[in-house]
Amino acid sequence: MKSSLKEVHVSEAVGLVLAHDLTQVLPGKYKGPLFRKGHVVRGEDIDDLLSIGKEHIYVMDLAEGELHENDAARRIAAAAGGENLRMSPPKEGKVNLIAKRDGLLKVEAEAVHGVNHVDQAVLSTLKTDTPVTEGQIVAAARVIPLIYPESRTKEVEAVAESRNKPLVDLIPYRKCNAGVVITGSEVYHGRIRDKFGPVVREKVESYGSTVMGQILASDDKERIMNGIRSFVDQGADFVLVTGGMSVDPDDRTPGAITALGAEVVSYGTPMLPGSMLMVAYYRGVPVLGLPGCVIHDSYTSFDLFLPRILAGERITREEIVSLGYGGLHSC
Ligand SMILES: Nc1nc2c(c(=O)[nH]1)N[C@H]1C(S)=C(S)[C@@H](COP(=O)(O)OP(=O)(O)OC[C@H]3O[C@@H](n4cnc5c(N)ncnc54)[C@H](O)[C@@H]3O)O[C@H]1N2
Ligand code: MOO
Repeated sequence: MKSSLKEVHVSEAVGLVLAHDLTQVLPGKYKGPLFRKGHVVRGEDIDDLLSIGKEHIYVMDLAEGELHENDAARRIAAAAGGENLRMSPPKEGKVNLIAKRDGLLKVEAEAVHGVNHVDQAVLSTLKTDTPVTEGQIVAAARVIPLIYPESRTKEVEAVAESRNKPLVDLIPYRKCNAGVVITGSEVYHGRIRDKFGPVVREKVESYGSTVMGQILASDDKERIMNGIRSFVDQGADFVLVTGGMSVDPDDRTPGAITALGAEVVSYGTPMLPGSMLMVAYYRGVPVLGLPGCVIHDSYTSFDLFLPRILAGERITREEIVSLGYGGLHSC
């Protein structure tokens, strides 16, 4: 059998079955299906069909080896998505992949390019390492024509199968305990009130983790070292050390982290704000030196690294180096 796609004038369409969703756009108010695939056209629908510019509808018979756009989109989404994502029902030929829980999104960019190389297949995703929340749409699949050759859907599936991991998935966050060392003699001696602690606590807790304790340290290398050491001894999953990250003689944080013998991945991150941030590992535990900008800038390099650490990923020098390209957010 050969597929047939017959055009029928709406005035003769009463009783016929719609072959695909028909979209209405009311600027600023609504964009979505006015009628869904499978709807049986009634006499009273004709004016509505004409009002969205449909003088004809399709009546469709699929041949062997052909897929309706909805089924092709479902197959692409199923091939791409991992176990922590679910599929939406098709709407206007599009199937979304939706986060089942909060986590760090992982996207195999090269494989996504591979899917989009298949003629008229579309897989559109958020960028890898985006923190996502339960219910968030992280990717969408569709095909361009209404009838799509199954052979091309199989090409997409072959791209996905050639990888040993899903093209799109998320890593759920661990429940971590964070130690916080607030540096700065002005805070330690009570000259000003601590503003750093509440900011980092809110960020840590927003991912479902806990601040196990917060201590104040004057601008003294030994005190800062003791603070970090004691949190690691108590089993902290990571330690945040705030302030004292720049070039003044009283900025002791990088020196303290280094003097502990921590492995310093980088002092300096080519992203603004957050360029003075330090990433280190002390006895395998991540230690971040957070610059003053984290107090007042809502998005800094800290917001990039925190979800990575909570997902259990190790931050490498190569990644940090690559953050400069596109890393100018504000300064
Ligand atoms: N000459 C240079 N100046 C600065 C540089 C530089 O490279 N050369 N870098 C700038 C960047 S970027 C940043 S970010 C800040 C980083 O500063 P620090 O991490 O050293 O921050 P502090 O000097 O400790 O404090 C800055 C400011 O914030 C107040 N502060 C610090 N901690 C607290 C706290 N817990 N609660 C309330 N307020 C706090 C502190 O009193 C200072 O007023 O350096 C730029 N400058
Ligand atoms: O560490 Mo700073 O943020 O670049 O202002």
